[in-house]
Amino acid sequence: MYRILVADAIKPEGLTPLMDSPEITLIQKTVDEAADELDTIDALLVRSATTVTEDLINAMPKLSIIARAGVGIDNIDVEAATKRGIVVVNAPDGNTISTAEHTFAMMASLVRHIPQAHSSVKNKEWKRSAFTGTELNRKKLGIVGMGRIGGEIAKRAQVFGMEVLAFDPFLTSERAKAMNVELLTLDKLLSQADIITVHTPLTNETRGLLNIDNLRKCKKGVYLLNCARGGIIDEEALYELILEGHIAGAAFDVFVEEPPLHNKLLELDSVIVTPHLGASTKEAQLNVATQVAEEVLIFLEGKPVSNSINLPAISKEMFQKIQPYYQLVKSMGATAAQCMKEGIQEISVTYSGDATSFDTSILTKSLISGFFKTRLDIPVNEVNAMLIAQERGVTIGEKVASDSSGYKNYIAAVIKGDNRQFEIKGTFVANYGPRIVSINGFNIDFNPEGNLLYIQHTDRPGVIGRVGKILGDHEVNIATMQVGRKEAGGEAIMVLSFDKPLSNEMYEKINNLDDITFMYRIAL
Ligand SMILES: NC(=O)c1ccc[n+]([C@@H]2O[C@H](COP(=O)([O-])OP(=O)(O)OC[C@H]3O[C@@H](n4cnc5c(N)ncnc54)[C@H](O)[C@@H]3O)[C@@H](O)[C@H]2O)c1
Ligand SMILES: O=C(O)[C@H](O)COP(=O)(O)O
Repeated sequence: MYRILVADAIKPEGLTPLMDSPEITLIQKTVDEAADELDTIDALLVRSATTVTEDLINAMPKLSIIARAGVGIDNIDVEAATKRGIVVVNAPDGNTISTAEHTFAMMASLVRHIPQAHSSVKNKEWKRSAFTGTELNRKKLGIVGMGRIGGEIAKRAQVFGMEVLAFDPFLTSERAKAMNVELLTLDKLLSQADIITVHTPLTNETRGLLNIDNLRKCKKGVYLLNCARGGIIDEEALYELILEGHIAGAAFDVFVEEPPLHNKLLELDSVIVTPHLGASTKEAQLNVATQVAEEVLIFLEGKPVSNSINLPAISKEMFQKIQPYYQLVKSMGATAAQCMKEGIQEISVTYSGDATSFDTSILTKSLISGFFKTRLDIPVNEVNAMLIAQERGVTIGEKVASDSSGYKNYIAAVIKGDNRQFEIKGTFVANYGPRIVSINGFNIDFNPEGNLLYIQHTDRPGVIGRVGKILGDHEVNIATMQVGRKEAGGEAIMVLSFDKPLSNEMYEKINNLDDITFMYRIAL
């Protein structure tokens, strides 16, 4: 049974898949209202109103996923979530059109003074010349941040006869050409645009991107819009330059402080504002609620999500391809960890055959999480696996090889420890399942599952029989047994599986036999 806290106003119709699940209880309360039950919460759903701090995350020990019903994740401490192995997902395109349309409505309102004229008429005035506006036609629109929303605004602006200038360090010139926009440096955009609108996320790089110095580079009489995040345009600097007459006016949907109770921009007639309404349409709210509900459901079913902020994106089709290898690599990591009781320096994974036909980084993360999960008593998964390795100074390598040793797919991991290295190789056989096919150069073939005993011994008649006799005498049932060796009379291995974990007594008895070099219990 999972308990999901819906902490902000998320459209109930979109949450139907969660409401319909008998495995899920939805709790629709703010974080404060739910203070007494935070320790029972498995998943948290928010919009921008709830700030998900490290303290809040730590107050929810069972939390495994945070879903943002919208785009911006600046209200979520993603780093703290990642450290805890909590997946963060958002709904990246559900509100794109609504926000683009809102920005466009704000731009038209700004240059035609519609809010001011509206209030004036409602006050029984009729001041036509006071509200003379400016056409959008043939004006240069500067878009800072040419992503999903920026791109939709560009299309609409072109239909209105505007020339579009763009600044986005991640936009290629080919893409800019395809969008029919002129890709410029920020300085050039600022000096040429008649109207500037920002559509970047709020990050350390974009906070104050349009500060006093940059705003002074704008043409006199420029209009500015911020329907992205409060703080990308410096509010104090804008206030000053509007008073100076350098900037003609501004339209803001978002503010550094929301609601903007102490914001001087609100005192200016030439500034028009809305209360963070970009995504507030029936359509966008249904889209984002549905998207996050589906993601949370998929995640709770143990499948990889598509729109994770702290995991590589995987489509449903890609998941079908990757799924067979998922458990294989996790158990390879866990097997290696239980056969190496020493500090490690490096884990390198090589993929070959069919296992190279997709982005393997998620598999490497899965292998590493399988490794560290058995060693640490903190939650370890694909989200924080790399971070955990990095914090422990373990180097991670990933490569592709053309030789798949005759298997259709083949994954090999080498773990370098302080004193020795451990090599494990596996494959997935259709209609059969995951198989470990080699350990430390010994060919073998076993299903990496359940309670296993790995024994390395001298290849001599009677060893297998003596192991079997001890177990038989104590009525321990051997479920499966696989043996492997490199050469007759040399070193050999056996891997046994049991229905129950092997007791310490049994382990000691077998370990004391002659000819046993070393052995490990493995729980998978
Ligand atoms: N007002 C609202 O209600 C509302 C609604 C949706 C989104 N938003 C905000 O709009 C932002 C953009 O949304 P999107 O869906 O278009 O995101 P997106 O990721 O598709 O686009 C963001 C673009 O910004 C660019 N960028 C990043 N850093 C930059 C920098 N330093 N300078 C210039 N460009 C930079 C990226 O390359 C990307 O192309 C969101 O992060 C969110 O904060 C606001
Ligand atoms: O980032 C977003 O998606 C928007 O800012 C919308 O935020 P909201 O969900 O609080 O309306």
